[in-house]
Amino acid sequence: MRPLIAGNWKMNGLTEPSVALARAIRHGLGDASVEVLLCPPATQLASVTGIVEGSGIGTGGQDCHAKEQGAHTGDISAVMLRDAGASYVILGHSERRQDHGETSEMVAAKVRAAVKAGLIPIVCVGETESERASGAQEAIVGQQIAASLPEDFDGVVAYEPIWAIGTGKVPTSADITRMHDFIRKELIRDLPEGANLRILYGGSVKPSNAAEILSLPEVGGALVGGASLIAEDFLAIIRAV
Ligand SMILES: O=C[C@H](O)COP(=O)(O)O
Repeated sequence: MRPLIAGNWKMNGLTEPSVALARAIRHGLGDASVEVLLCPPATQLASVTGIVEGSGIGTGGQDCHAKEQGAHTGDISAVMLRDAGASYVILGHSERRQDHGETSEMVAAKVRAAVKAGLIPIVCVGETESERASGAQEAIVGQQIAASLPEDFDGVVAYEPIWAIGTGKVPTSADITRMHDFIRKELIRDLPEGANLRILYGGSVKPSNAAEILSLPEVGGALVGGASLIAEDFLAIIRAV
């Protein structure tokens, strides 16, 4: 499987800068040997999808509701994301788990909705700084995987240590490898043969560290936050694969 480099724009992107960023990435990409995904805010999803159409670059949502439709003011369903052109959706990001009280059970319901709508879920897991300091990282990530993913999960998992997100701190290559191995072993026993499992790393991925992180055999790509908002940086990360 090709590595996946996904840009999570988070809550950034008015119309003009979003259009400019998507165009710059499209035009700067060339023949990428990796799969590239842009996850803009929902308000920009349809227009960014239109800009990258035909380029091989995909688009994704940053969250979805577990239901298809109904009286859920302010929410967006997986079907709506699909309708706006998305092929992926990020689920269970720590910013949603922490800021919106999302539990792994809620994430699991969203994963089911996403798959039903034809989207590939990118499910985020990761430990806090104190959980790592106490050596509990595998227990925490193991619990998140067990409760967030269905037994036959065949999508993407993103390992994002919470303490590495937007901080400039990055785990050592040995720690990333150990955790990715652990996640693969947790998942593999329930996966059908030939499953499309990819495990991404996320957390302060930059042009300066991308080559080292992405050269680790266990790492199937990256979920990039801040650096995905600067076209040259995001393109440099893609080229580092
Ligand atoms: O979804 C992306 C991650 O939260 C990483 O964000 P960051 O690259 O700004 O650390």
